[in-house]
Amino acid sequence: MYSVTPVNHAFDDAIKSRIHHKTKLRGSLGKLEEVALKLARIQFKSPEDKLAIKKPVMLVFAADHGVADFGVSVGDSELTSEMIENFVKGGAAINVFCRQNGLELEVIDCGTRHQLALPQVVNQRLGDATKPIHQEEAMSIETVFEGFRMAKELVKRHIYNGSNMLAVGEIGIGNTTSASAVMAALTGIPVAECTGRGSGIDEEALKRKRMIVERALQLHYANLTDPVRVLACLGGYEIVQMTGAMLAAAEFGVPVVVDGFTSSVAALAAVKLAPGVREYLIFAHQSAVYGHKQLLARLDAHPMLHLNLRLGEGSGAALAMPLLHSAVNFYNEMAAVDGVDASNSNGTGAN
Ligand SMILES: Cc1cc2ncn([C@H]3O[C@H](COP(=O)(O)O)[C@@H](O)[C@H]3O)c2cc1C
Ligand SMILES: O=C(O)c1cccnc1
Repeated sequence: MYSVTPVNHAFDDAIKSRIHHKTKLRGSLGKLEEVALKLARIQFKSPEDKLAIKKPVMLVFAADHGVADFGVSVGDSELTSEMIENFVKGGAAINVFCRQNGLELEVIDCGTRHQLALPQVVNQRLGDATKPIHQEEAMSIETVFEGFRMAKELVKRHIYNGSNMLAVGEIGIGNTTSASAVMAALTGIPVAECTGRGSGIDEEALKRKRMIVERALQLHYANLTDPVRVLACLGGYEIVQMTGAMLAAAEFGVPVVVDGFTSSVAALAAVKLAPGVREYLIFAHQSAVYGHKQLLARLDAHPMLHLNLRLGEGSGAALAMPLLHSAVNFYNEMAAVDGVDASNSNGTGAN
């Protein structure tokens, strides 16, 4: 049902050999070498090909959450739309980093409470806000599939327009409550370990947030049997569409740069639905949000950056972009040393 284009491992030896023949110490470019290999597996039709990043796009998925009315965030739902206005005006952190690092930014309204009449925002609304997850199902199963369908159309449009790299981010007051619940349901990790301070709530609000996530898991216990049901019971419209975007990107053979905690939860859902998606995901950073470290470990992800970011919006993914360009450029442009024994190419660093 979820078709993923398998990445190509046939040139692995040739690509590794090329990396190890560069004029550098063996393994010395660390994670940049891993990224180059990963991109080559996705992009190469022949071992002589060069890597390329073309028209990278940052997709910021926005939505509101019924659970935001229950004191789980520093803000209320109006802030989601205020931030969207900020994105359109170009004044948010994500605007600055996208401008700086050559990413096109597109904002997608997946279902906000205060709909804005802004032509710059893509309308993929699945509703006004999800239902409070500790009281009822966030959305129907049909809505999850509708979200996947919409996300796929969006991804297809960008790929047909020439993009070969996507990044995902999000905005949605209350969405780390939903994301924590989805993480707990998909991993079995205790709620307290999946639930942190999100936008920066105090101790009392954190206790409340954990109780709400606990209650949501108890309420839906019998229905949390597969990732789609988990998303329907506990998810958010933006989380669903991020999951759908990653599934679609893997189907079309394009990598996705994943941002922080909430985006990584969507990545986990996508990987649970179609394990082959994992080879298309590049994890940008480990956020300061409690739970992200464990989540990344579950995904066997070793992100490039540890900057103590805790923003979301796609900020960490945008900040990782220059490193992705460096991975591509070292692979394409560095000179090769003659006479190095390629059979030793699995070595990891001289020291
Ligand atoms: C002004 C403001 C700007 C943001 N930009 C990203 N987030 C981040 O915080 C929210 C998730 O945290 P929580 O679950 O605690 O609400 C999301 O909107 C996320 O993108 C923001 C949050 C706020 C308040
Ligand atoms: O890491 C994240 O993605 C994050 C952190 C805080 C708030 N919202 C998102």
